[in-house]
Order: sequence, then structure tokens, then C-alpha cells
Amino acid sequence: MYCTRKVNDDYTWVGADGRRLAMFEGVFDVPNGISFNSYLLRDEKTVLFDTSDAAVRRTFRENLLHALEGRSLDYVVVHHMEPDHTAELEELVLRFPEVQIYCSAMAKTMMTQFFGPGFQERIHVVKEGDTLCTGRHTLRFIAAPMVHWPEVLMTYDETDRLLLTADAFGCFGALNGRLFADEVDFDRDYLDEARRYYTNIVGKYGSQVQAVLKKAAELDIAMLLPLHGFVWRKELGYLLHKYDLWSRYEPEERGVLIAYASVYGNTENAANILACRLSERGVRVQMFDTSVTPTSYILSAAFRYSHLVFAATTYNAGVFITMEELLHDIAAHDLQNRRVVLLENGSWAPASGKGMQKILQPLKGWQQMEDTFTIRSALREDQTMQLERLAATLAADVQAAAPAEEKPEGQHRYVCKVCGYVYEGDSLPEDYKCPLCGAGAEYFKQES
Ligand SMILES: Cc1cc2nc3c(=O)[nH]c(=O)nc-3n(C[C@H](O)[C@H](O)[C@H](O)COP(=O)(O)O)c2cc1C
Repeated sequence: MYCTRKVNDDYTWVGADGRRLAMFEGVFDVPNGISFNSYLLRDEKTVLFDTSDAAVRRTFRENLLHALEGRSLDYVVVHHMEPDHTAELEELVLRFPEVQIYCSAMAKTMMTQFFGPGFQERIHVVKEGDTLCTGRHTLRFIAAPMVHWPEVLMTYDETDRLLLTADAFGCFGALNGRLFADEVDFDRDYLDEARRYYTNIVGKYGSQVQAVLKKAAELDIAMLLPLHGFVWRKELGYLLHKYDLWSRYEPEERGVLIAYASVYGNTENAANILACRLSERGVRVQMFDTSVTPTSYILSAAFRYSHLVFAATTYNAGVFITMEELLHDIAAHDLQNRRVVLLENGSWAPASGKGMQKILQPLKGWQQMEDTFTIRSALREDQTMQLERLAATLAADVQAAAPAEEKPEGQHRYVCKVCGYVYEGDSLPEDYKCPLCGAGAEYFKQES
């Protein structure tokens, strides 16, 4: 039986939740599932935006037929050729022999590669700025190359002011009946998975995401409709602000990620002590054991925090395997502008410090704060003082916020917890609305 949701009067969500995928894209675990979104526009013409993954084909087909209400399907817009969005194209063409496909030139090439030459005569190649009128609606195509494949298009519906964003602005996690981000406590329950999704799938292409954000800033957008995760119809500034930070590789928070690789617990012990001393100084710390944590979670935390600590045993004259994999993954995602501390352990010839430096040194804007801290098998008593000093240096660096600018007497700073906007004044008006994301006064936290 169909299970659709209305986006607005003319758009219907005809996607589906996938909850049984062991691995999304063959590498990312999705313990809370993932949605495969597809949207149908009913105007004088009917337009389907992307299809779905094979895993949810039955639900997708029922939803589409229900939403069409017996009408035929006139157009399919293919924003992105990845098979989790195009698996149903062949079926659609069989079921709707008249359907016309709109996509970028590169998507047309990929379509032949994936499905053979059969679609060619029904494909209309569109590019940046081209429009398609469907009756009351005018659709304008926007190129979004490498967000995260080269053929990607987005569509701006000029009539309803919707931006269909392909894989951008998506999130891991099934929708579980909700469609809109404002139907959940996004910041509490989904931000981590939105960050893990962005950093692992799109994170490498920061400059291309910046280019899309510049184009989006020119548009009057009422809603964002991504291919995974929630539709955004309120406080868009919150997510746009996160995308701006992540794509400029700016940390979201001043805090410390500690990732360690330890076989018998001695390197882990040093990492624990460092975490205790930092926490005693009020520094926010998040710790991961690389042997048991999938890299995608640690990569996401590396985008989140300003300071990164990597502690690893030497392993056959190199860096311990899982730490080496993590660092290569971080390097492959082009993460920049981080302050880093390295701890190494070796029982006869410690070498993991050098090995970690070799991977991290070429990264833009990375600075190793102190000499590598070396442990020989297990931490010695006198080294605990050294670790204490390292924690103090690190904590001071983390907390060295921007110099508090001179503020006239009685002036206070109020920070929007949703998008980070700062209001300064002697008091915050009760009916104040955040100019960036629209959040009310109750979302503001007095900072000083
Ligand atoms: C399989 C294996 C290979 C190792 N290879 C080296 C090595 O090449 N050089 C070295 O100095 N220590 C080597 N070590 C010792 C570790 O670097 C480390 O000193 C020891 O495992 C204690 O740290 P841990 O309790 O955190 O594992 C090796 C350890 C293991 C288990």
C-alpha cells in the first residue's frame, strides 16, 4: 500500500525508507536506515524528480502510481546518476513509454553506460540556466558539478521557490513518517548524522559546495528538497550555515577530538589521561578507539572540532593499521585548518609519530602544536607531568577565543543556538526574530 507525504499543494514525496542496508554506498553503516527521496510535481504536466534505490522499489512504485492518480508521467528529471537514485529508470520507461528525461550532458553519457543506448531518443540535455515550463510552474536548472558527482544538476522551481538539491543537504537516518526537519529535534537527534553524511560523501568537494552556496544565495528559497533525509521549510539558515562552515573546512566547535590506536591498552591509557586533564580544564573532548569505530564517525568528528589528537602504537615500523587508514581518509577528504597533537608508542623503535606526520604534513592549514609525545611501551610516572603540561597547552589553545572586542558598558551578546547569529545590545527584545534563520528569542542564549 502507498505511503506518501505532501510537500505542498503540487509536490508529493514518493520516496521510501531503507532500513535493512548493511552498508550505504558499500562503506557507510546506516544503523538508523536512510531515506531515498523522490518527488512528484503535478501541474499541467507531471514531473518526477529522480527515482529510488532498488532496495525500496516496491514502495516507490506504489507511491508514484498513487500520486499520479491515474495520469501518465510526462517528464523525469535526473539530477544525479548514482544508482541509489536511478535504479527505477528502466522500469519507468517501460511503464510510461512517452516519458521524456531531462538531465545534464554528462548524465546522458552515464545513462548509456549504465543502461545501454535505449533511452537516448527520449533524453533532453539541459544545462545551467535552462528552464522547463510545466504549466503554472517554471523549473530552472542549476549545475552543481562534484556535489558529489560531475553530472549533478539541481532544480529551482521559480513558482513555489523550492530548490531540489540532489544529494546536497541530505542526512543519514530513515524519516520514520516525518518529512520535514521541523518535525524532529534536528539539532539533538540528526545533526551528527547530517555531518557524517556530508563529511564522508561530499566533504572532499568544499570549493564546489561553496560554489553552490553562492548560487543558492541569489535565490529566494522557501524549501530545500534533498535526495536523502528531511525537507527543510523553516530555519534554512541553520543548515546553510553548517554547509558553509563544513565546506570552508572551518571547525564547528572549539574542542578536542582524541582518536587512538592501541593493541594492549598502554597508548589508550595515555589518551585517557589526556582526556581527563582536558576535561578538568573545561575543554569539550570526544574520544574514539580506531580499532572499533568505523572511520566515517571519526572523520565527521574531525570536521567538527578545532583540535585533533592522534595517538598510535608503532606497528611493524609503521603506524597502526586502523590509525593509518583513518589519517589517509582524512587526507583524502582534504580537511584543512586544524591544530594537531601526536602521541606515539613503540617498544623498541617508535615510528608511528613520523608516519602520522608524513600523512598530515601536506594538508592545508594543519599545524602540529608540540613535538610528538613518545611512549616506550607504557607511560612512565615522570611522563604524567609532561602529559599534564601538554593538556594545559592544548586547553589554552582551544580556549583562546577571539579577543573580546571592547564593548560599551551594559552591552550583552546573545547567540542564536540555531544558526550562530550574534545579536548585541543591552537586552534582547521578547519578540526578536533571528534575521538569518528566523528563530525566535527563545532560541537565543546570552553569552556575556
Ligand atoms: C604486532 C605488533 C607490532 C609492533 N611493531 C612495533 C615496531 O615495529 N616498533 C616498535 O617500536 N614497537 C612495535 N610494537 C609495540 C607497540 O608499538 C607498543 O609499544 C605496544 O603494543 C604497547 O602499546 P599498546 O599497549 O598501546 O599496544 C608492536 C606491537 C605489536 C602488537
